Amino acid sequence: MFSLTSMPSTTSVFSAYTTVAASTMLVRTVINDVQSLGSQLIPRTLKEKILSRLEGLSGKFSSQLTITIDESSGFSVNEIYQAAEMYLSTRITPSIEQLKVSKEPREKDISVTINKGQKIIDTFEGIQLTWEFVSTATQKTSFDGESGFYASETAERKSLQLSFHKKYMEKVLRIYLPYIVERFKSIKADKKAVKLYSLGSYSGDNSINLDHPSTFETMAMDQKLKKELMDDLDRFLKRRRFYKRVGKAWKRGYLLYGPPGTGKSSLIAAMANYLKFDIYDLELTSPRSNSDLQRLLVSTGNRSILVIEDIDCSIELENRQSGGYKQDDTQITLSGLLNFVDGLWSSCGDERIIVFTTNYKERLDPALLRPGRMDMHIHMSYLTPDGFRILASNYLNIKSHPMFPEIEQLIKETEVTPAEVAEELMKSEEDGDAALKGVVDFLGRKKKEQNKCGKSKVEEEKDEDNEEENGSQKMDKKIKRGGKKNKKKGGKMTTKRGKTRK
Ligand SMILES: Nc1ncnc2c1ncn2[C@@H]1O[C@H](COP(=O)(O)OP(=O)(O)OP(=O)(O)O)[C@@H](O)[C@H]1O
Ligand SMILES: [Mg+2]
Repeated sequence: MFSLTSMPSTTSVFSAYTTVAASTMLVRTVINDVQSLGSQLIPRTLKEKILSRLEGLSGKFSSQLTITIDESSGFSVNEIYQAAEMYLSTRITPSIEQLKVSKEPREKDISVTINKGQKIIDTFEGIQLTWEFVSTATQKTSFDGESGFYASETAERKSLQLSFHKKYMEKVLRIYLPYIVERFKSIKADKKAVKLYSLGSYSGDNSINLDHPSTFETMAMDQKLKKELMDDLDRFLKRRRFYKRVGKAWKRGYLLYGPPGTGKSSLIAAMANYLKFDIYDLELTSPRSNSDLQRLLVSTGNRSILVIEDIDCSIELENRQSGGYKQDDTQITLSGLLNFVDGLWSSCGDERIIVFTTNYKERLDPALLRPGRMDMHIHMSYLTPDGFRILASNYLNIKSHPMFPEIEQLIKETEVTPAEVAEELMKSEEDGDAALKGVVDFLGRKKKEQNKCGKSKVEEEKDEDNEEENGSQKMDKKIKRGGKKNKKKGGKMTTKRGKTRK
């Protein structure tokens, strides 16, 4: 035994190390030899005893510590193994001679791992760490009651061995391995394909990969609002402990409101792509009762966004004023839905987001607008000059153009949705000038139409603000389920002001 604290001279340390290294190698060789002995030559229990003594001996000689990370711990998978396996695939160097590749049907990328017997050297904060992939064949014996014989089968036991100098044990266990698990979580999140589930039927897995190209970058909306929303989402993700401490369900609710074609659905896709959360699109006309609805909601997973579009049209609202209102199971009510979501998510939900959309915020049940119910109300407005610049950059890759001032002036004076302008821009994708000319013509026509109807955009906005303030007085309206009558994109839409919009 020697101790480094006595600070021996460099040569004696070196020779002590070589002696230790040589003895360790010898013991390792013996261990390998014993391991390869078949059970016909040496009984299993004896073999295990010898091996454990030898392991202990090798530990005494060695300055190295080896941690074994098995693929599974009992019945469940060992997350550290999965994390290390994925982490090592990012640490592959040209010295590796054998690799394994695989791909799961739902994943986007191929995953690469090292093969049996291969080693990877990693350095972390000056510590050298050696990873080795080990696979041992184990013999499993089980009694077959029918035949009355013992049957034995060979199973593969996979593990990773991590070796490093003993003095770094604390650092490796407390910093390095947790760091790898964190990396794993973020790599996994990056690779994940966002899925869209339609909640309406129970038959099988009705999900598709959400290949919606919408991202926060491509969203033409108020930049300040966009930043606020992104910050809110980031904060939400970071606050697991806070939610736990105050005993609140870890969830967040957003209400998106605005005219058709202003990007409410696109914003939901952008949120899902940003967070890598799946979307559950709940069609409220499909479940026939509250218990039906509950069954659908129970089937939703964590890290997901539950979406209920056109909330004003798709649900029978509870009339809070009529005191004698009787709620039965066959009627889905907004408060029933909200209470159930609250209850379910407080007991088993983690990282849940709920999004409601509507074209008419003023028609919503006060229950939904009450502070604390929906955490953020997001107004998706008609196109603004800033929004137009984002669309021009998305569709034409043009950042500035002599026609921009004219277009921006027209946008200020006209009620036009991002969807309408996007459609114009798509007409001549190849020819930027022609596309912008098309936008100018379109906006000119639109402005004339709107002027004929009498109201300027400035007046409309004033009206909208007043309506929002007075909105609560109108909220005792009862809207019948399935009443999405006066709103259809592409078709004509009559607003409550009696104005006809395309
Ligand atoms: N703010 C926006 N930024 C970028 N693209 C937009 C925006 N709004 C609309 N678009 C474009 O218009 C299309 C239709 O928009 P979207 O379906 O998101 O509108 P919506 O507000 O959900 O309408 P509805 O109320 O009818 O459901 C989108 O696929 C997108 O291409
Ligand atoms: Mg929509």
